[in-house]
Amino acid sequence: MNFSRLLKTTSALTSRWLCSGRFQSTSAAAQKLVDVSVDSKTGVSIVSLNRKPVNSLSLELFKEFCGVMDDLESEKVRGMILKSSCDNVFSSGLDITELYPHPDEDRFHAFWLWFQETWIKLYGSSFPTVAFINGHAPAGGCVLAISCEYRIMLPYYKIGLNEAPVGIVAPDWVVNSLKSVLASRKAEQLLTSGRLLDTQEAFDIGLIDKIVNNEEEALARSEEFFSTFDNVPKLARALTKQQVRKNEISKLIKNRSNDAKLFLNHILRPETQKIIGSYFKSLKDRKK
Ligand SMILES: CCCC/C=C\CC(=O)SCCNC(=O)CCNC(=O)[C@H](O)C(C)(C)COP(=O)(O)OP(=O)(O)OC[C@H]1O[C@@H](n2cnc3c(N)ncnc32)[C@H](O)[C@@H]1OP(=O)(O)O
Repeated sequence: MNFSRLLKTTSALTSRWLCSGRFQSTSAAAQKLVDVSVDSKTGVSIVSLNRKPVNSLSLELFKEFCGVMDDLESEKVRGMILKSSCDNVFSSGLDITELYPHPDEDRFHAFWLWFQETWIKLYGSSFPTVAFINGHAPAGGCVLAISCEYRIMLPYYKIGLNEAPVGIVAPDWVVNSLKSVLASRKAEQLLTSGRLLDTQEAFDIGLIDKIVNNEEEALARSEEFFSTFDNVPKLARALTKQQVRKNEISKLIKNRSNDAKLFLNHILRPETQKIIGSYFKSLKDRKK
């Protein structure tokens, strides 16, 4: 089966599986967690994460995001810019309350599958993607950014994969996403130390592509990136991108349930719960 068909088939199967669970109802009245608008000048879609106060990534946010990605795929958009509607934070990563204390196993399984689905759709999208990192992007926030093709960041924020200090082990598809941006040695140093980099450091090692001072500049730099594809047939571009990314995606697609089980086993270990618990407490105590 070719890769595009594998992606479509798996998405359909997974959606059926995911929709059969208990965690599918989103109230129509509930506020949107993901906003979409179109830049009238360029025709590019702007997708804004909107889960106040810090865009922590919940099951519901992942589900809504995946729906948006499906719409953008079927509309065959020119490109997408992913940004945040929250002040000073692009995304604070996985919602820690999905991991601690002792998550309900069914909900956690669904949560993790939707996280995988989000990554598959973003990393494997047919259209060009830019992350406009308009705030801090630790952990899962950084995962979203490195799943995009191009990263533009405002100054003085932090980005990185700080899972290890939080007691969390990054799965191989996250490690490999980082290794698709950085050389293996740099990726290993960042992951094992869990150090968060400021914007300038991230630029210096190639984790981000451009530093901008405001949104207007970000839109202009994004447009420069998108216009590099203006003379490339859309289908050829899409299949070429997916060709580059297919090994990682196919590997996860074949191993989704096991990946979820492994992560859950790790999260439920008493020592992991203890580390996440004291980290979460320190986050809360910071403001006291
Ligand atoms: C490796 C791949 C597999 C796993 C992938 C990812 C794992 C993860 O993503 S684990 C999550 C790791 N995230 C973090 O370590 C970031 C934690 N947050 C922060 O450092 C700061 O909140 C941040 C710098 C993002 C923003 O700082 P502030 O603007 O000062 O906001 P506050 O810290 O006051 O936060 C407001 C409010 O939100 C709560 N919060 C923050 N982050 C999370 C989170 N990830 N999950 C749940 N809740 C979070 C924070 O505690 C505050 O709550 P209150 O005190 O009750 O207001």
